[in-house]
Amino acid sequence: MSKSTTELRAPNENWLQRWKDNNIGWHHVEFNQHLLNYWHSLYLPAGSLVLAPLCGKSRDMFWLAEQGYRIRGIELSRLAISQFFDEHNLKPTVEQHDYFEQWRQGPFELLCGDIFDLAQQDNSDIDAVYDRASLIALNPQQRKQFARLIIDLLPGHAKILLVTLEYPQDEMSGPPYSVGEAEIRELFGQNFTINLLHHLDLLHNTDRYQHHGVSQMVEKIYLLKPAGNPK
Ligand SMILES: C[S@@+](CC[C@H](N)C(=O)[O-])C[C@H]1O[C@@H](n2cnc3c(N)ncnc32)[C@H](O)[C@@H]1O
Repeated sequence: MSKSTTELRAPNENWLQRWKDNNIGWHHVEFNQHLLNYWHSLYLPAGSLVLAPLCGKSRDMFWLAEQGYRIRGIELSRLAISQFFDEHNLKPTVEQHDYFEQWRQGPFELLCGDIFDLAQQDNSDIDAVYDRASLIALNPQQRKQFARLIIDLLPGHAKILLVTLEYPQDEMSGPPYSVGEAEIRELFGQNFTINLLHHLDLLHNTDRYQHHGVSQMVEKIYLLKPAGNPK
């Protein structure tokens, strides 16, 4: 493995350890309110396939399935995936493929492995991406690689609903990282039109970041629509 690859993959161990320690403060039992409020702006027909990168055991996948969508989730931690199926009383089949272990049941296909190996398989069937706490979970170098991967693998019609956080990065170390609008435009702007749908001041409207010592914490929800430019 080259040095740069080693550096890129080092954070994986930390995530796996967080799952072992059940240190998963990002996981919410409630469905994400922004998903409920804004998913309709994608105008995605039921039956479409939604990619949930870095999916954890997000309950939002269950909500999407309830709306009639099929889900392809990618997650490093086998523990997270098995907990997702257990907690919804689902009995998946598990098959080992080249790069991923594939857990399937009904509308759910959860791939256990590294998102950066996703380029190794065909993903031309994806219709949309739901990114909550995925881009912002990655360090700056990984974010560039992640954006390139998503741009390359999505078919021309696919849209993205993206939930980010913005805060003064010097006041807290990530993850979650602060990812501002300028960076979103830099990462995706050539291939997508970027619409800010909503922003929410989390410090004054929730008690989630009161004790992190940050002076600002804003959640932003974007809709990314294909711009039709060549990749
Ligand atoms: C902050 S959590 C967010 C999970 C989920 N999106 C949610 O909203 O609950 C990030 C997740 O990404 C997973 N992860 C981190 N790096 C990954 C990678 N390179 N490939 C696949 N999964 C990864 C972690 O194990 C963790 O479950």
